Amino acid sequence: MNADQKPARASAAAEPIVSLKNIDIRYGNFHAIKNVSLDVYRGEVVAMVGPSGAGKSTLLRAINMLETPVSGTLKVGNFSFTLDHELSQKELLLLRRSTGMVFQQFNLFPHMTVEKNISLPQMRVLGRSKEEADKVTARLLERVQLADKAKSYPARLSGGQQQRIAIARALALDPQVMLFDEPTSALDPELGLEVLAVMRELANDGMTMIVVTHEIAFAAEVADRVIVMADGEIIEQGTPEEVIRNPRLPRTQKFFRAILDRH
Ligand SMILES: Nc1ncnc2c1ncn2[C@@H]1O[C@H](COP(=O)(O)OP(=O)(O)OP(=O)(O)O)[C@@H](O)[C@H]1O
Repeated sequence: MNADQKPARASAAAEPIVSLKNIDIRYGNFHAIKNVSLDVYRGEVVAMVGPSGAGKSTLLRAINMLETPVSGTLKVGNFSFTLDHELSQKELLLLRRSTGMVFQQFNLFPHMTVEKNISLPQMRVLGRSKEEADKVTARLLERVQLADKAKSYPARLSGGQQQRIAIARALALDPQVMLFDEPTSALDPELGLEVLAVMRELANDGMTMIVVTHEIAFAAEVADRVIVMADGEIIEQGTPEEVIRNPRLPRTQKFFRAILDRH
């Protein structure tokens, strides 16, 4: 990617837009996330990689409280929560409005047209009129190059198209940060490329993005920072150059070598 296409990365002195402090998640006796802290800055693209079961999805889902951390503090945009109490519905709504989530399985509403899938949440969550919402939807469908599918139902679309609609739906709520949980894992490689192209464009437009991915090429080309997780902890992080090309820890070296050997 052409480095000068991307807005300058926020300096370390700037306020993080997402800040996790001492996040701890347990499932019974199993310690899934161990006291993890992470700051993400406006316009930054962070790729989270690591072996299966490392806790990547769990940590990502903690950012919008789809997973409930046992303890820690969480800040997204202007909202800051100390997780020593159950969040109220109002707090959860504020948090979820600030984060756009894209899942591995696209989770579109099957009984609604593409247009309605994107417009309805805007009307329900943001209180936009149908006219306003449809205008935003039309703009976003252009952006993901699916304007001709507005009246189609999800089942008539390819997986790659459905995932691009899911991205448009998340963007429609004007999130401060986009969270992607292995967005191409359920897709054939060529359909995955369509989705990665849309994500690359979003990154170039300056969207703050946290992406759990097995697509090391995407992490290498698009991410500003690569985070390696293992056993519920961040074990190494840095630029793609540092982490992917010159990993410090033997464990990280082994992880990337295994991936490179597969290709
Ligand atoms: N609801 C749950 N109940 C019990 N254990 C869970 C639950 N959710 C996740 N885990 C466990 O927490 C660990 C981390 O899971 P997670 O899905 O975050 O890993 P991951 O790094 O995203 O893996 P993958 O790359 O395979 O998706 C795993 O051992 C998983 O089995």
